[in-house]
Amino acid sequence: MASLNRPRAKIAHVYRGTFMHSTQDTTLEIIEDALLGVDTVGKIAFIGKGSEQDKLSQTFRFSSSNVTQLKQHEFFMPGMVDTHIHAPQYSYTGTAMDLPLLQWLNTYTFPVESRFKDLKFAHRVYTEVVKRTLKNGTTTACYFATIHTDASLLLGKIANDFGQRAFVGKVCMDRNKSDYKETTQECQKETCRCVLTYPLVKPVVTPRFAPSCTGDLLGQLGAIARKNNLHIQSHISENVDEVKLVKELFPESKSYTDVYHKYNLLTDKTVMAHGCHLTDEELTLFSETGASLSHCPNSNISLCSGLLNVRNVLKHKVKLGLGTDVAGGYSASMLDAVRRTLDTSKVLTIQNPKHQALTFDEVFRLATLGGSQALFLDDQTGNFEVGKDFDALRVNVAPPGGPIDLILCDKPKVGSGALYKGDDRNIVEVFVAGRKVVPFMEPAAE
Ligand SMILES: Nc1nc2[nH]cnc2c(=O)[nH]1
Ligand SMILES: [Zn+2]
Repeated sequence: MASLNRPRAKIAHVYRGTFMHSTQDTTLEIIEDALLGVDTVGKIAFIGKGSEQDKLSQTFRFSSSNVTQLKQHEFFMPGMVDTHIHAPQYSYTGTAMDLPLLQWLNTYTFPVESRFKDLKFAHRVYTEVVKRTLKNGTTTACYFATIHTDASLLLGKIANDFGQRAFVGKVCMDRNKSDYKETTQECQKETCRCVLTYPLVKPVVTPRFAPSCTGDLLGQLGAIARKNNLHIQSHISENVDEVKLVKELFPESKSYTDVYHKYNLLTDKTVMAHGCHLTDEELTLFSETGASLSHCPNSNISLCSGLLNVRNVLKHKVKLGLGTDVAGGYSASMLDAVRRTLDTSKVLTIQNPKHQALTFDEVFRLATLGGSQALFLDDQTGNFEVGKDFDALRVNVAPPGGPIDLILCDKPKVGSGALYKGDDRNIVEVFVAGRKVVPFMEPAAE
């Protein structure tokens, strides 16, 4: 049991039962009959043994009658971190899966994103995507919005009102065949206007990807991020035609990664989606700059983009989290991202038996602690270490009417069964920074 050596905030909640999480040293730690205390500012004040409840209640001054005991077949796990999701694209998820990336963007994505000038439409879609992801256990989401600043600010407000931890990126593009773009100057001015100062919701500088940005714009965005110490997100090496196009558009750069590096867009607060076709040399540059990757396996398969070799990324010591990449990916659930990550890794083993497939425990870590590391948030969230915010899912493996029939119940495997077979019916409560956000507290009407 550990506690922080600082004046203690009062204990607001204590939970007793099974806790599963990952640490730096252990891919999956299952702590049976644990006792975890959350203070009034939503931080984990202690985690100890249930058998030490009397001692802990004296040290931390809580009453035993205030302890919430988990039911049989319930456990707590850290909230999941979706490191890459397009909030506006939630509106057409699963309906446009028949084209490769560049055609898919022109045919489906840009026309739909253009509609987010309409704040009423934006409000409807953004409310649905925040609720859907929260219900499915996404306690932190790194969102792309659209080029529209007011709608992007609205997404930030909605995430804040529902209590989701989030990054929101006003998308920048000054190069496109259609009218869905801004001038370089507008991109710069509007990025500076997209200020979000909620406790849990922050802005992220968002060049869409190199093909839709001029070098001028990339340079200006790199400078804004550096000056204001902001996060950065974009896409990289998702599809071979895209990589070819970047070579044509930026002939002076050694590689796709080099384009972003040249404009100061690769930092330890950068997350780049995909990276399926990165070379080892490029991965080394990621590792040296501390930039991270978001692996979005559903999207990579759905758009026939490629298969990311996560084992090789990890071998290069590049931080990596998982993403749904809605609507390139057709599921907004991080449970789906976990399963597709495992499937993709096994496909690589089928193709090359020497490839060492990822284990369930490793992928559990990527969906939780890995995501928080990729977003430079691991001092705040990602597992149940003392001092971090309590971002957690209360999972019931077998709720009445749920999707799982418990037959052979081997306790240590219960968690993997729930993540493989479960859905939002199994996620009975969701907490962000100690506050219960699912079941929803509807925000006050305007
Ligand atoms: N999957 C995906 N890749 C992109 N590359 C540039 N924009 C996008 C997008 O919206 N989705
Ligand atoms: Zn994307």
